[in-house]
Amino acid sequence: MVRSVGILGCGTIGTEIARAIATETVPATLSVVHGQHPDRVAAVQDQFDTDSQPRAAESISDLFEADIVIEAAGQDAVDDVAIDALEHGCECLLMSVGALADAELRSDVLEAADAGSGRLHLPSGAIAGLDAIKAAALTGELETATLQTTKPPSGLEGAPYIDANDIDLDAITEPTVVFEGPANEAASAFPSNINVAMALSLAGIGPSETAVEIVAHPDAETNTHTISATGGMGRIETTVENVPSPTNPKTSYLAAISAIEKLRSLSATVTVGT
Ligand SMILES: NC(=O)C1=CN([C@@H]2O[C@H](COP(=O)(O)OP(=O)(O)OC[C@H]3O[C@@H](n4cnc5c(N)ncnc54)[C@H](OP(=O)(O)O)[C@@H]3O)[C@@H](O)[C@H]2O)C=CC1
Ligand SMILES: O=C([O-])CC(=O)C(=O)O
Repeated sequence: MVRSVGILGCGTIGTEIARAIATETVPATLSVVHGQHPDRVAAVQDQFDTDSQPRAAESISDLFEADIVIEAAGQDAVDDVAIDALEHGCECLLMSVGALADAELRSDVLEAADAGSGRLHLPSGAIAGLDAIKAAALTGELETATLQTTKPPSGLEGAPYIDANDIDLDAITEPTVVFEGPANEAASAFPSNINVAMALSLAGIGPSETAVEIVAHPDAETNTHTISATGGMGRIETTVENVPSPTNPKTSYLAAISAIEKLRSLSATVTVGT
């Protein structure tokens, strides 16, 4: 059955997901989109033939007519969409996983997923290795998990932690650790940069036990994420050197295609990997 999709956020990731639907990379229809700028909404609509263009939603609640609601708008939007979508029985795919660093919101969203007929999907996004992390965590084998993220200084611009600590990104001339701490602090300190830390936490040993280090590297051309984990299963280490998206260098291209693959897998009859 071809299912309908609603997208919240017509930026880099939302537009890429829409393109995957328009080009039939994913067997779904895009029925409705919601964005803040009419021109970005129109750019998403224009990827489709006139007779199959998604409707521009007037409010977030219009998205709940779709079978699957995708948030690609930012952490602030998660509270506005996730619980209501799940309570309407929609499947809900969140890109801004870091919003779940807020323990109360996390508990409410997980409760809504448990209580309703909808399911919650948190894709791997810009990191690799959550298949192994999940397997190790399930059996209680996983003991430590850390994420080291390296981005060009420009990829960290505007992060609340950078501004609050008066870190001058332009003055960085060598690789510099700008943040060290648990994933739940990292997610709100860098809301547009380190959502992946919350995905790692929720697959693994939890947000306060997952250690995060963020490095600003003046010569970096990629957004690099290294997961290191140890436990009774052995040692896991994965590194992804991500190509930044041309339209938003904070966001790695892999994040968008990870969501697209997750969307495809929702209607797949065969799945490969954990
Ligand atoms: N899990 C992962 O691996 C990753 C997750 N992310 C998360 O995904 C989010 C989206 O990434 P990306 O597409 O690159 O970001 P962009 O900034 O390119 O796009 C976000 C879009 O959402 C719009 N928007 C923001 N708030 C709302 C709202 N309340 N209602 C409707 N539209 C809204 C913005 O509009 P406007 O421009 O007008 O503000 C913008 O067009 C990021 O903010 C981040 O939280 C990002 C990268 C990796
Ligand atoms: O795209 C990336 O490299 C990771 C990212 O921005 C995030 O997790 O928010």
